[in-house]
Amino acid sequence: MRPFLIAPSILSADFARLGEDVDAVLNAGADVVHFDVMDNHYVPNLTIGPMVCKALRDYGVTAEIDVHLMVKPVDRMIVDFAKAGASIITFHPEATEHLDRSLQLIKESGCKAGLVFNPGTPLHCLDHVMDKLDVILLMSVNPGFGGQSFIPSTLDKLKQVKKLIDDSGYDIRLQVDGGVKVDNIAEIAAAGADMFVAGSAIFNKPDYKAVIDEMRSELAKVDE
Ligand SMILES: O=C(CO)[C@@H](O)[C@H](O)COP(=O)(O)O
Ligand SMILES: [Fe+2]
Repeated sequence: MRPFLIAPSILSADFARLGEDVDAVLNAGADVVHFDVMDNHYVPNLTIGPMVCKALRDYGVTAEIDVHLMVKPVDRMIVDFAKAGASIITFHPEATEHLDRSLQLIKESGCKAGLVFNPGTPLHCLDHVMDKLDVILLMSVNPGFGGQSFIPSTLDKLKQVKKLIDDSGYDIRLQVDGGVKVDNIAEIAAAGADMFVAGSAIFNKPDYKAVIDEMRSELAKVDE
């Protein structure tokens, strides 16, 4: 079993002092920076683009940057984010006309690739692309906003995807995003997730280290 990874979503960070806030959360023990990109088209919100990713790299952030694309179409943003320093790029299957081509583009750009499934999106498009995936991300809220509540049916979906990954034999991370908190992270891990995105649960608290430590001690209770 791979080590659990905690990936704070900077959607809930202080955008006016983003570099400092990202440094603070990494110094508090976060593993990966989750970077939410919204286009007011695929989702009803508008956030940040490749220039901000590059700015974080120029500021000195060396941790993996996990770019969650909630944009349509995706291909141009894949290329731009790879150039801007992204480490992982994930996108929603509904947002591209050519799933396999978009995944190949991510790999050719030197990044890890992932697909994201909304709560109501079926999983069948995984059938033919498992060999191209480094990450499968299950949304546990509908995408577009931080601070929403975890949708409980995600737990069953996680179990289903965990089995698909185990049966495939590929080394694929199972990420969950939306409403992840100290009090539900253990249950989510027990269902199969190994990478946890949490925005409001971390950034809305004054002591990031205290929250991340509490998350890790909850995770330590889970049988891997
Ligand atoms: O992709 C998204 C929302 O679309 C997320 O990454 C959120 O930013 C998670 O926020 P919390 O639910 O943890 O506050
Ligand atoms: Fe996200």
